[in-house]
Amino acid sequence: MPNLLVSVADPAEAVRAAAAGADLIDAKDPTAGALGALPVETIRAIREAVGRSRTVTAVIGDLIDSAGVLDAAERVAATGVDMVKVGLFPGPDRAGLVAELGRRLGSRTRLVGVLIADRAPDLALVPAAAAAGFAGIMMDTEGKAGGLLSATGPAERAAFVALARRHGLMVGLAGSLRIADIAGLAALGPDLLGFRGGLCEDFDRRRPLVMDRVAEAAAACRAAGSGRRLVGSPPAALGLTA
Ligand SMILES: O=C[C@H](O)COP(=O)(O)O
Repeated sequence: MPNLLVSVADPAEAVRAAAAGADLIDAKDPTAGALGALPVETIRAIREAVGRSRTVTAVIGDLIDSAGVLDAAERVAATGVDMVKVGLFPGPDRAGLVAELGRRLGSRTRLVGVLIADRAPDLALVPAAAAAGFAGIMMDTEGKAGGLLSATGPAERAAFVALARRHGLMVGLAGSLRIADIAGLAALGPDLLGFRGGLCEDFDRRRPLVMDRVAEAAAACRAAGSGRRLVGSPPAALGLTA
């Protein structure tokens, strides 16, 4: 069963998405890019509003410069979210960046690397993330018109999930997913599926979430079989403690 990750823009949306069945609440500014960062005060408010019943994640922004990535990851980790999602956009020495993120932050938070499916993702970063102590790895897209299903083929998605599994990483898929995609993607065995646009008014990720759609997505994930639940802060299924 994939866990349902829903990106939210503010504390009110976070509380409603959790009530509608989201397993992970992902703090993100959907108007500021694929992995747009919210102000740290808003991330903290989301963390507090949701409480300990849900896993809370947050993104750090669509950043490339390694120093900027490290600074932003530090700031977001300090908010007390359960996981910090770091976009691994193409740039110089990504393996070095992953190793440095692990060194600086690995003992303070659970890092999740996000490979950008429509920007020639480097799969060598999957073992690098595992070696650096990351908790997980995801694929998402920068472009939101076609999303993951047009940026990747079925074999590529299956190989990514299998590679992450082999390296002991929690693994997630995202990128303009729709509820109808859940059953097919769940068959690959990811730990989580991430949504924003597919659950929003007019399928526009900048507009508010439609809570009936969040509930429908949660039900589709539950119907898709059994697997480890990542609900709770910290997510006990990862074998990590607070
Ligand atoms: O991490 C999940 C993302 O927020 C997915 O956003 P999207 O469904 O609009 O591509």
